[in-house]
Amino acid sequence: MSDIKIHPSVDNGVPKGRDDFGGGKLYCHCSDNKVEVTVNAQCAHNHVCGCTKCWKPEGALFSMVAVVPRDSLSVTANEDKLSVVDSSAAIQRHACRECGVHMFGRIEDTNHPFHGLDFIHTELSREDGWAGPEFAAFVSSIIESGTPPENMGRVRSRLEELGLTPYDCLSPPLMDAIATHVAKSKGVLPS
Ligand SMILES: N[C@@H](CCC(=O)N[C@@H](CS)C(=O)NCC(=O)O)C(=O)O
Ligand SMILES: [Zn+2]
Ligand SMILES: [Zn+2]
Repeated sequence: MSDIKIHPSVDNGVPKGRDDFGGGKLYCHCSDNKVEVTVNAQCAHNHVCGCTKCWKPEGALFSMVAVVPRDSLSVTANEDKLSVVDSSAAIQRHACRECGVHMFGRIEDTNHPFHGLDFIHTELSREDGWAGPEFAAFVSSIIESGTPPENMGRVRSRLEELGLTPYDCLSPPLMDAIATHVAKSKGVLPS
């Protein structure tokens, strides 16, 4: 087993998820009065993210983050414990003030390419069946959290070994989707 800890949900093998899975509940890490979020949909575009903004469990180099339709997600318990981590960020990350776990991320800017999608961490659910991560995003950004640059070769090799192709932004299909949205909003492509 590799000594590089990418994320506890992938270090022993990347989960595949189930096609018939329709969502579940997410819980924060508090021992009582947990924040509960209910999601009535399977997730999409699950991936590991190395950026400094996404919530990572203790000891992990990467976050694991996926999207669900915004209208499939609701806070069903202890919503009063949530607050937005950085209100100037495109993704408003709603975190539990007591345990620090990010329960969901929401984009309020209606012109943003990913408006309508909420970001979730499926490891906060007791259910299995969530679609597993497909790639690794913002890999170089782990240096910004203190990973020595000389370790990056080994990190990228481990990601390849797990089948999580490393990219330094998002995956090419998602980067293409963002660029298409920009081109359509500028009128250089038909909408
Ligand atoms: N290198 C930066 C990258 C941050 C970044 O751009 N994160 C991506 C992936 S989550 C993003 O879309 N951020 C938007 C946001 O945080 O609102 C960092 O690590 O802080
Ligand atoms: Zn909590
Ligand atoms: Zn991120």
